[in-house]
Amino acid sequence: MIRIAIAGVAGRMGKTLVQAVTDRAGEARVTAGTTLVADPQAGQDIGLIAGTGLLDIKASATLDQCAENFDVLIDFTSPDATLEHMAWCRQHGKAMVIGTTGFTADQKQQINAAATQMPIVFAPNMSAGVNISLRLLALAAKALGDDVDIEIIETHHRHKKDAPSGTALRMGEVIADALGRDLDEVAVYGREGITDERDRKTIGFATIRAGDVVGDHTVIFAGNGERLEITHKASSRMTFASGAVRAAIWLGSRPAGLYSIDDVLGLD
Ligand SMILES: NC(=O)C1=CN([C@@H]2O[C@H](COP(=O)(O)OP(=O)(O)OC[C@H]3O[C@@H](n4cnc5c(N)ncnc54)[C@H](OP(=O)(O)O)[C@@H]3O)[C@@H](O)[C@H]2O)C=CC1
Ligand SMILES: O=C(O)C1=N[C@H](C(=O)O)C[C@H](O)C1
Repeated sequence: MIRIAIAGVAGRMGKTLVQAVTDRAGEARVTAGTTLVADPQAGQDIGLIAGTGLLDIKASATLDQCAENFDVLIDFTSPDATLEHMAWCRQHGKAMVIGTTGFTADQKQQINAAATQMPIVFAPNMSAGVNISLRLLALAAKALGDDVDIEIIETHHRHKKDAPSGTALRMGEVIADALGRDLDEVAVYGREGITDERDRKTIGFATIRAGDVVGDHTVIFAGNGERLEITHKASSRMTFASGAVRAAIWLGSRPAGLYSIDDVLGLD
């Protein structure tokens, strides 16, 4: 039985994660959760916060308060909070599933470094569908090569804080790698004014923030006379949460290392 703590248990993903762990009763159990001290739900029962019914576990203000109670921390909070939690988990011998997005290149490097000393699953999107779509994107990019213009469009709810989404950026990296391009050199983030004709090697990103959209990603490969579009649409946060819980159960007592959802799904 894996004992799971959920960081940011009062957040959109935090609440969904409590439900997702409950759905895997027998393999995993929520045994701790944290909120910020200032959160109106601080100190309340995490089952009541999540709407799953009483769990008899109070939300902690710090990981120190629940240090003895869990094996794996699932973290969907903010980049700064996740890095603090990671430092704590490294010191205390805990594994981590990191779903937070919006990290800088330097922060991602810090995660790589920490994973030499602790087991981490890190993915900007925990859904099986998105991770399978990454394979399709690499295949399409390799096959179509420089004959097509590539654009990535993502749509999310009005509350999302980072742009482009972590998933869109990962899609861009996978496509750039497949084409032997460096994403930092070819990415174009939005266009305005007199932009001149499209540079054929660029990879464009467009971001839409609207309403309660859970998460849509479309990649367009547009050539002369035809256009291929690969789209993934999430209709419930449960797809991300159940992927994260599956990752936490899989991570169990694995050795230190940086793992992906491909590893969890056994795709490599
Ligand atoms: N990998 C994936 O599959 C997915 C990734 N995400 C990513 O997950 C992250 C969270 O998304 P979402 O749930 O929508 O956002 P929310 O803002 O709803 O949730 C984040 C929660 O974390 C809390 N929090 C922030 N800092 C701390 C801390 N130090 N300790 C405890 N709690 C803290 C926030 O509190 P407060 O509101 O008071 O600041 C908030 O309740 C984002 O980066 C998002 O992009 C989202 C969905 C899927
Ligand atoms: O913030 C969200 O909601 C989501 N964030 C992730 C991202 O940035 O890619 C994954 C998902 O699309 C939902």
